[in-house]
Amino acid sequence: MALQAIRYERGSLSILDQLLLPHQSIYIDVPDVSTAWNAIKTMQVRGAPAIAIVAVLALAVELHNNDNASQSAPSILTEIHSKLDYLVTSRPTAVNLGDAANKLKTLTEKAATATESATSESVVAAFIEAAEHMLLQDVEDNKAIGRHGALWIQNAVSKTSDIRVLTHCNTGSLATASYGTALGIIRSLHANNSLSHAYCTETRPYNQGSRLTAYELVHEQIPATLITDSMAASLFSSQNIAAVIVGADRVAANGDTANKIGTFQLAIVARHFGVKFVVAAPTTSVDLNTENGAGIKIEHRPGWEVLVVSGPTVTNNPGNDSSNVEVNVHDVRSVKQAANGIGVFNPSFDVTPAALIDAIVTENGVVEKNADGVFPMHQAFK
Ligand SMILES: CSC[C@H]1O[C@H](OP(=O)(O)O)[C@H](O)[C@@H]1O
Repeated sequence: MALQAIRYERGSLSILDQLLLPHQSIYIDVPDVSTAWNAIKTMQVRGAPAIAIVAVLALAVELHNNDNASQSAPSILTEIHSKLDYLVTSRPTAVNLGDAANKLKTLTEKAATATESATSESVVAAFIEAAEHMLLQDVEDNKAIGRHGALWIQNAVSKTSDIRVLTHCNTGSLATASYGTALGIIRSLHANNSLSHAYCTETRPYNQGSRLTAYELVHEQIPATLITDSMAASLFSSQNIAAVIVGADRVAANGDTANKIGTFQLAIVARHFGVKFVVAAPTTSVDLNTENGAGIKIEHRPGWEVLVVSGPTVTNNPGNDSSNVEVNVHDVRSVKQAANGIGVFNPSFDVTPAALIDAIVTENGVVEKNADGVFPMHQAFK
């Protein structure tokens, strides 16, 4: 069964606490907007599409369970808009939540003003239906990204088998409504019997690659190997890697792409070795209002995330096979690794220049550079 980060039915939302994975699968209730804001901020839920969906569904649940009947349509409209604005402040770099908020503001504005008979209940109903549709649409979009991306890579490297890829960050079922973006392409390559091996990086913050991506690859029985973020050049020089496939938190109008910290250096290394560099993202991650990467706000996280690691203790000595150890989930400890007094630089994201990207894969298809070496983003995403 596929991993499910988000469980929703009308009036009820729970999320898999991603800070506890891979050792514990515990769902937490998200009954309201403030719980959602905290879950997003603390990374209990993460991944640009998943963040957006959890945020809007939390508001849908709150609205469904509150008694709004006595409110006027303009009053509930103001409340919805201000709660959306608040949710958008949780994390700044990914555009998906802002995009979802803008779409829902427009939709509820129309619902509140379209007819004189509009009520708070009709506005709330329109909001809930649209938020629920976003959950379903994301799954379809990811499957389409998977199909388009797998085909593009097969054509680009003229191979339909024995394809090896590297992915960075966490872009699978846990980061989306289901299936995944970059991991969705890997899933499609695997389903087509085209994939021989997937490599994943550890990826800061919180080593989401080794905790979440690795967990999903093992769960899906996709042949996979973990590397540290500093091993990419070594990997490329020793293995025949066809492509690096990454997700995106925001793709600017020129194709510059903000994604998890370390993506930029992977793109540089990939270019050195002639390895294809593929960005996979739904159109909700494309931000035509931001001209280029310089306009993307990069989130910086607390320094202690670099200084300290936390996790369950292990109770046996792994010997030579360190991939499986007994884990004591009831004894979670934090360990300080770095020297006291050292400063920390901890941006969560970086921006990969469009020049280093070969293809941008969305649910609508693959965008490649034109003869001038430019991604025709405005044409592709009118
Ligand atoms: C399909 S996930 C896109 C994107 O979201 C991740 O960010 P975070 O885990 O910090 O929320 C990551 O950068 C992924 O590539």
